[in-house]
Amino acid sequence: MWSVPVRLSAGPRRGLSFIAGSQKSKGLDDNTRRRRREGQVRGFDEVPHSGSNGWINLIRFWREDRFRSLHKHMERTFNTLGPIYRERLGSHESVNILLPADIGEVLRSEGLHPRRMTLRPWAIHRETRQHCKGVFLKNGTEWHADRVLLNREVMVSSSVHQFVPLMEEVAKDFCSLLRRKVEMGGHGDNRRSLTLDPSPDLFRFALEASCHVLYGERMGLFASPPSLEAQRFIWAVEQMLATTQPLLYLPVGLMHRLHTPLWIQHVTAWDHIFSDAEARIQRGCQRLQSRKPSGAKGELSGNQGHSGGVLGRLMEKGQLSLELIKANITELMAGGVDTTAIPLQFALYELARNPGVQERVRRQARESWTRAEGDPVKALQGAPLLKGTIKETLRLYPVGIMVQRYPVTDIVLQNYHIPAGTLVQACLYPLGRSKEVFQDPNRFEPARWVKPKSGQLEANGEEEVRAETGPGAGFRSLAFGFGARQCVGRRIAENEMQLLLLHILLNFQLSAPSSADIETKYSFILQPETPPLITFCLL
Ligand code: HEM
Repeated sequence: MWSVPVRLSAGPRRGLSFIAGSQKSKGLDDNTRRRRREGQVRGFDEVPHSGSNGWINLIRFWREDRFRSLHKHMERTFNTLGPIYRERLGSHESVNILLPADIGEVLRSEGLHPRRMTLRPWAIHRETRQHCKGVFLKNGTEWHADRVLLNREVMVSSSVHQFVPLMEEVAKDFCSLLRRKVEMGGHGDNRRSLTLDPSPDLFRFALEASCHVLYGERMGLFASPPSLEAQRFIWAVEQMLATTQPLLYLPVGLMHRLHTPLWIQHVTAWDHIFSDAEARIQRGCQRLQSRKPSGAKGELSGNQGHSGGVLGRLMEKGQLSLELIKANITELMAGGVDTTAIPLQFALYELARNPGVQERVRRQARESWTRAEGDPVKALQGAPLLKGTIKETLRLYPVGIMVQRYPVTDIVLQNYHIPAGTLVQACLYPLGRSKEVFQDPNRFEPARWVKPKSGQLEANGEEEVRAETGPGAGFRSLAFGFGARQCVGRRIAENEMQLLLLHILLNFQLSAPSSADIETKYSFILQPETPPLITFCLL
């Protein structure tokens, strides 16, 4: 339970406090305005504050290496101050929340063109290299125009289903590679099991699957050794993510002008990512040209279906310029690799240390696979526990630990008046582990996301789990964000991860040499401190 919210210190009236003072309460409804006048709704300055001066706070965070455990810091602060608090780090001030009802309130006030905090290091790189920005970095109507076109290719189910065979091919290759590893290096009866850290192979899987779906070409990462081009790309994405986190809180414009080593590392990584994208887009153009019937303009011959990937579809339609296609595909490629590879590590580990759960998910996956007769889309649809496993993993280990918004109207959260334009952060790590929100939050239970058919639990002799599918459930599973600005790669990520789990569970029994909790660190994304070891035993 939370203790009574205590105001430690309101801090100097700077930053957002000035917004609070200057904004008119025009976004509030009449009833709330009256309650505000009557003192029933408290002012912004009264929101419990986690510390005093933003710069001192920032220095303390650096010195105590607290950014690495920002997720735990948030959890501790909610436990101390209650379900809403303000925090000031350097020049950033945010109001942090975790309750689903409050998050719903923020969603309702996000406006037509929702905004997050701009990733300044990424934006400066684009500006200095004269690359266009994609949806990640754009705002307003510009963002909306690109986003609508991207949604048609990567969010609409019928479009995404066409890409599922491409992902499945990679998932099957991953399992064949793992099978060979077990057979060659395994131990136990007839060399049937092998204990290893699967994270490098999971990164290869995520990269290979993204490349296949986005560009319609394979990278050849399961050939050993992977090409130099692929190794350079993996290095570049990791370097870009690792340098983003510190640059977000430093005066990045100055770092850019002074050519500091951190800034140089960051731009070098992005330069590699862009040059990789350029080479792949060029090859994609050539492939598409070679498929055009001679002399024909516009429409391509035959049904291109999914073979040209998302790139092929966008080029075929011709609604985005080549520069904008490049910007968006590059963002999708860079944004999608670690974000899928890392939850897969956590998911495999949780299945490995929860054999009962693993068996239930496998049983359903197997039955569905048999019924689907080789159709991967049907196989996934018939095995909701696979999706439940992903949701459950992201509940406990949300890759992005917060979803940010600047509400466009004033709102009331926990009876505090929050002026329009305030940075509000929904903190997913503490939300996922909150006893107030989830029954038995430390238990890994994919079934909590699946509504059981009546009588099904008793028939299976299973313990009842409250399904998180009732009213308001939408604001409990938020790892992909929410509303119009939610993750545009969500459907790709969900399908990629579920397909890999499906094929792993059909082929291997998982166990773990240790069942200890995984220590996590935050470095722009939440990841394990040390990648967990998993034992794969051939079935
Ligand atoms: C488990 C995997 C993933 C998670 C948990 C995740 C999470 C998120 C979150 C929380 C956001 C911000 C959403 C918001 O503000 O409401 C986001 C945005 C985004 N994600 Fe993902 N993501 C994942 C995978 C991917 C993949 C595979 C891709 C690319 C194929 C991708 C591309 C993007 C892009 C481009 C945006 C910006 C969208 C916009 O601003 O319109 N993500 N993601």
